Amino acid sequence: MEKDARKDPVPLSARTLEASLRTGPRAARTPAVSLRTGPSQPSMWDLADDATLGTLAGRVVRHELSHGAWVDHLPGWVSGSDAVLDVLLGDIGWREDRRQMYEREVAVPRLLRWYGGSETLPHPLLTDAREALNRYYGPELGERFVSAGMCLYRDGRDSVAWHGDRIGRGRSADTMVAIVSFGSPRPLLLRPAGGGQSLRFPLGHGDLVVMGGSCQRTWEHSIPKTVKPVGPRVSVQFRPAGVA
Ligand SMILES: O=C(O)CCC(=O)C(=O)O
Ligand SMILES: [Fe+2]
Repeated sequence: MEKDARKDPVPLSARTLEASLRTGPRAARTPAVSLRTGPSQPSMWDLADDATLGTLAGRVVRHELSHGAWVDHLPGWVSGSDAVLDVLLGDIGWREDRRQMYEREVAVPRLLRWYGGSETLPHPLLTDAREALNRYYGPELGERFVSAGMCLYRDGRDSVAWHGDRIGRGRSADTMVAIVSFGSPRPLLLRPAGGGQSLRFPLGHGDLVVMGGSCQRTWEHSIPKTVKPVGPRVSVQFRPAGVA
């Protein structure tokens, strides 16, 4: 998977990020998005920030897959997601990873930002989301979600290839990866490891999906590229310590 071949990530300034979202070769298919480039100023937008979480109990639907893998899905878990997306599309330290592909070093087609457990998340709703996930899944998971890995898919050309999250304990033990999606809808595809018929979970603005059981070992997931004119999407992935 892409993560195995990571080079040192290249930090992006707000100006570069804005340019990569609004101008350059991607512009033809990328709707303009507004980016906060300076320090946060209180604004009407902030006053209107009423992002809230719905309840999980009784609303999350579990899909049992083969080999002890499962996927939980709750569309519309977050309401008022625009305020969260606005922050996530700002200058939060997005980086471009590079990886070796045969003779060439190429940019990984999405931007990344990793928050360890001790770093404050960029929007309080995300801290609340991790807490709510810990309350709901704690008894089954037996540990806490700690890190928040974030991916920014700038447009339909950004993607992630088939992989399992198998760096660390996901390689050998059951675990969970909880994803909250913001921005343009993109489908998360899942297929049995090594190939097979794929399942499709549409991930829209404010939706929750949780991959659990043996999912990272016995199944693979991907976000395919699309030629449809889609805007940016940010995926926030909560994982326990030692899972990546
Ligand atoms: O974009 C997503 O929701 C999935 C990202 C993913 O699978 C990963 O970063 O490991
Ligand atoms: Fe993944």
